[in-house]
Amino acid sequence: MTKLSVNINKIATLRNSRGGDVPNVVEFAKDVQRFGAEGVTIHPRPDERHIRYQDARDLKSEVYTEFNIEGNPIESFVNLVLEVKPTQVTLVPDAVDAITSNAGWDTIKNKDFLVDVIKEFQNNDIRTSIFVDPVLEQIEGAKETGTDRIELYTEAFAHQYSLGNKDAVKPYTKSAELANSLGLGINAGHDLSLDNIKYFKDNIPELLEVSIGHALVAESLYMGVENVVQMYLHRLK
Ligand SMILES: CC(=O)[C@@H](O)[C@H](O)COP(=O)(O)O
Ligand SMILES: NCC(=O)COP(=O)(O)O
Repeated sequence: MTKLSVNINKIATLRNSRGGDVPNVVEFAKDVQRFGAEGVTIHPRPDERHIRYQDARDLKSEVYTEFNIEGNPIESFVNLVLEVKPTQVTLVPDAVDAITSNAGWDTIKNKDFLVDVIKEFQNNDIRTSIFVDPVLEQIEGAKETGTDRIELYTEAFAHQYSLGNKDAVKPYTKSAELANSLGLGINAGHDLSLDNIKYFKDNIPELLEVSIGHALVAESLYMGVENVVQMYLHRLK
């Protein structure tokens, strides 16, 4: 079964835009779980442009499904994750000033670094996932890091799918088949949406989790949060 983890970054974006606490990210996280989401994802960036480090602390006691914290493992991020101890940490190699996550790890060049940081989280009973492109040697490199899971970076698929190119899923299918053979768990995320999620899921064997935020929040502006969460869950069955 593929779990839906709702990324609530954009709720924090809206909250921060007026300097107050509306919408409240903790209440939103409680509501999406009540609507059926099987996880909550946050990505506290170094500039705290949306999710703040304090949000991670506040959410810990309220996320009773799976709590996934994503980010570049700089020292402050590592310390926050070790303090909060979420279900899962997803390591993403994005630059401090990146407008959004825009690349997977080079798991070969960064092997030694990733081995150490992954081991530190695992020694604290935090499941690890690393953000990767659907490139077979990168999947093999991910196995060498000792990570529990990979997260397939799906922006390229989503863009090509929107142009009608369904074959764009093929590298992801091949990457998933390799990951399964290596005993790596498979997550996926970035620009997944109601339009593309069922086709993607149907072509990825043993997909364990999708984390979705930007499109889900945008779709919810028109169709309502509870309705959209239910629509994703239906498409992921
Ligand atoms: C890793 C990834 O693709 C997303 O999880 C990321 O959290 C999106 O970040 P923004 O919400 O800052 O665009
Ligand atoms: N890991 C992907 C994620 O959490 C949400 O990405 P997006 O749906 O906001 O593009």
